[in-house]
Amino acid sequence: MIMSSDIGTLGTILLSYNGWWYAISMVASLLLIAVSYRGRPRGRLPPGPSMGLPILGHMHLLGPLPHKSLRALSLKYGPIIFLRLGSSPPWSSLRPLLRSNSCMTTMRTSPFARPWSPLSISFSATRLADDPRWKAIRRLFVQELLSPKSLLTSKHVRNQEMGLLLHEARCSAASGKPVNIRELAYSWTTNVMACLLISQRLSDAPYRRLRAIPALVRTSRAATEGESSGKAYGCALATDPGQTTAAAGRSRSPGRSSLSIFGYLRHSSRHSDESEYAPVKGAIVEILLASSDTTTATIEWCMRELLRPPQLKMEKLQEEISALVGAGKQGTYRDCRLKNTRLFCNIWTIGRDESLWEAAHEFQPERFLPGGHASEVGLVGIQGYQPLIPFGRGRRGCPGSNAGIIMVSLFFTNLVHGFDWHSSSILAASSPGDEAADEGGGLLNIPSKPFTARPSIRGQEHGGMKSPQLT
Ligand code: HEM
Repeated sequence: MIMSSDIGTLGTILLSYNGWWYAISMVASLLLIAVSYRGRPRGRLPPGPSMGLPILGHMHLLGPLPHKSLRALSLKYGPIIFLRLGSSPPWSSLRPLLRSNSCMTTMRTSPFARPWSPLSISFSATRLADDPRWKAIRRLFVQELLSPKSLLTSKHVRNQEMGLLLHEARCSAASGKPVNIRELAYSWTTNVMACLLISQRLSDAPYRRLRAIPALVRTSRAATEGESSGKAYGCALATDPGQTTAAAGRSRSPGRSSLSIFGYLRHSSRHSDESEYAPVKGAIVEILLASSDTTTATIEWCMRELLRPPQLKMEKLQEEISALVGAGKQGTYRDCRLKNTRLFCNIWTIGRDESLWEAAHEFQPERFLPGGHASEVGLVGIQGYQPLIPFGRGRRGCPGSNAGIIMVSLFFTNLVHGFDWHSSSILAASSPGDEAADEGGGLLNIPSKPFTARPSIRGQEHGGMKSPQLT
């Protein structure tokens, strides 16, 4: 039986328990608010949504397609927005200030880099902050692999891979079997880069398991959601680090100039045994990831637009390439001091800004040709304000832009010149500019569903057209 005195004691206990509970909650809330305000810059700030949630800040406003959410925010608050993403230093979405604030754009934090182990973040060009190590690695990548001279020397590797790709497309044309465009583009980019880096095709043993291309794309896209994007490549390379390095060592032949990168990385690592190779593997994985996903996404989106019925753009491109081949050619917050702030530039929105582009939402590559309304707009370089920013800008811009342009151009020149493509129903169903239905989200925003297309050799009905490999 419970006596009234017991109830009193129980009440006191509960009260004191509740009191403790309230006190703990209060302290926790104050701590959260304090953490949220940590690093908040003082002074005049660009407009933006109100304070945001503790810890999360404004993260919850980004949603599954952050580029679109940011656009909606910029329609509400103006072209420059102040946002706080997580408890790390705040970001602001700024457009034309890339050059005057280069230190802000070169900052990096790597919240999801840790699970990359055994791949070493200490040798990552993409994830290191703006420090001497980052500079040294970037310089090595550029000098040894991505400079115009190195790209010229490695031409034979691309030609060889393009030959194999054309062979694959001819086999599909002969058998009438559709080709998965993402797989085709992915095997092209990864095989070229792997041949340059480790003198191995990824479809050759012992790297055969890397052939699981769709799974790889998924895994690497998952990086943006916080998973380890290096896992898929890393586990394969980790099987035999000696072999990886030996392959890098064999690459003394012209065009396979990766030895000095990996020699440098290996010798500058203080670790021994297995972990000695971590930087080597990390660098290989990094270049494979940075080059393959981006180039594949570019090819896949372009191919998607070209194949969309009634394929008028495809016909125009084919005519243009044929003509070239026939002619024997080859193919206002400037003063605002935002310490600890990172600039985040929504290039998706800039690329669709109706005040900058005519028919901003349409796939119109001809706008960049002489006579087109955007003929003055360049693809790379930091001269003046350019509204086309596919490779980023400034010191942190893409060091592989030349390689990317070559890989994408070679793919289209050869596969569009040599083949007609019969698209699948998925493209007929979606209308031009209707990207919302297609976008997969994430950092790269690869189309949500891969699609297939059936190639047929061009002009075959007229006895077959000679389709030389274009280099
Ligand atoms: C069409 C293909 C490509 C596109 C659209 C592309 C785009 C980009 C973009 C937007 C960035 C970020 C720039 C920034 O943060 O401001 C970047 C960085 C980077 N890209 Fe590319 N890229 C492509 C191809 C390549 C290739 C082929 C390679 C290497 C072989 C490469 C290596 C890198 C590296 C290492 C970085 C990090 C640079 C740093 O943080 O210092 N990319 N790329």
